[in-house]
Amino acid sequence: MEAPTTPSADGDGSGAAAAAGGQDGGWFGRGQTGARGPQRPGHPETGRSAPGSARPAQRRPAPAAAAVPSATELLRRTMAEIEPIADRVTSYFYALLFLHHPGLRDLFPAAMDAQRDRLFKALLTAATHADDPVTLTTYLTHLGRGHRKYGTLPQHYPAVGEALIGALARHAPETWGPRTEAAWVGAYTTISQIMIDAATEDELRAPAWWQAEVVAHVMRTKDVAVVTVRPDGPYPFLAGQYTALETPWWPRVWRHYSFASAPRSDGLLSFHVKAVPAGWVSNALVHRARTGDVIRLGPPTGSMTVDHTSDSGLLCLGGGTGIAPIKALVEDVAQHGRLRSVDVFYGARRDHGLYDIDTMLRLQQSHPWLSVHPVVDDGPVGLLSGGIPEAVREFGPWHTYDAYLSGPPGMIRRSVDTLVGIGVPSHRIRHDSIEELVGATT
Ligand SMILES: NC(=O)C1=CN([C@@H]2O[C@H](COP(=O)(O)OP(=O)(O)OC[C@H]3O[C@@H](n4cnc5c(N)ncnc54)[C@H](O)[C@@H]3O)[C@@H](O)[C@H]2O)C=CC1
Repeated sequence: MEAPTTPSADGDGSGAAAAAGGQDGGWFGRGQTGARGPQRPGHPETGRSAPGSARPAQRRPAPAAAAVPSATELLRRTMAEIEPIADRVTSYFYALLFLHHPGLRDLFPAAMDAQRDRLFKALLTAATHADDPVTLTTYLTHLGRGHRKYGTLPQHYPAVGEALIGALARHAPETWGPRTEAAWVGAYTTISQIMIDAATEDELRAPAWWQAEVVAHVMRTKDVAVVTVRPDGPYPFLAGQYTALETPWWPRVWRHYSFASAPRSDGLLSFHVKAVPAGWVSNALVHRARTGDVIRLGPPTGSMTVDHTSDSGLLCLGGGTGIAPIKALVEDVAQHGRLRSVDVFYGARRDHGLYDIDTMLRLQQSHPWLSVHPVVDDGPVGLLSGGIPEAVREFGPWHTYDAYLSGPPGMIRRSVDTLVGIGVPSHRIRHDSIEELVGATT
């Protein structure tokens, strides 16, 4: 299992059931920790008051349909109840997991810090899509594959399910009851089965991880390095995707980085890494890694890729090291040789933060279809200033373009709002999961 990462990405997972799917009720083994909470007066599972309640049920004729909430509705009610105390529930979930299954502790990093809640969050994310099989399957397939690198095995899933149910039952007393528990067991059985199937299928065609030797390490600013590695085997990926990296100095701590180039004939991969305060992986990659060091790579993932059957223009916004996948996308368009207009807005807080501007301007010189617009927050004369979303507004119209957004979560959120506000249909706007980005910077 793992110490997942984020939603769109590798979260984490868990699961159990596989083995269990459909089993006859016994698949949580000893668990079911406290799953049965007492029914309360006016309990939302039934809409009826319990005997002795101050509000006798007979006074309120229950509308037949409303009295039986769907499983999805029961899941939603639990999540609404735990939302304000999510931290406490998360801590309890891991405490239960490690208390009852101490052997699983080794699958997680020594210090769980920011990663602590990823597994739990991923489970809840999956449950929120319980009534959307396509989204659920896509998300969990990715999650199941991504979990292979953590050493997750099918037999780990029941333990996670047990802890999940135990944590929810304890912290959602207002909404918990037998039907809610059954809804969660059903959801988790589905979740874990999809993840296990995806992992099993993936085993037939790809390793759980790749080792990769650092072959170049170039500092671009005092805290940004371009790290180039050679994987120990074929590593198929698409421009615009990202992967998880683990360094030898922080075992089991994985962080996401986008590929900074389209696939190359020599098989090398590059990443732009910025060392951030308290960033274990980023500081190790920037300040400690040297040529010859060997890191581990998870599988490629992400859907911020180019549809080469379309001739639509590309509007690309890259903030800070978010320029990395944008550069890969530009190279990808160039390799496919279709004439389509590409506009890149490359933003930094100050002009020296545009560490890859020379590369981008060289690409612009080679490709007449490419326009690069440098944007600096308080820009010197001659550069766009005031922020990426503001700069984008000054150009356009963009409503026929496909938009690709890469950078800090705040930039992505504001850029999405701006683009939608100026008429870009939301289905044309692509970016990696913001939740995943939030956890990616360390
Ligand atoms: N696939 C992706 O989306 C990738 C995302 N990243 C993320 O990009 C970030 C890069 O960090 P830094 O270089 O330190 O970026 P930064 O904090 O220096 O900001 C870079 C640019 O984004 C803009 N920006 C930042 N916050 C904003 C907000 N709230 N609203 C509007 N614009 C905003 C800044 O004005 C600047 O132009 C990291 O969070 C990293 O995880 C990096 C690589 C790939």
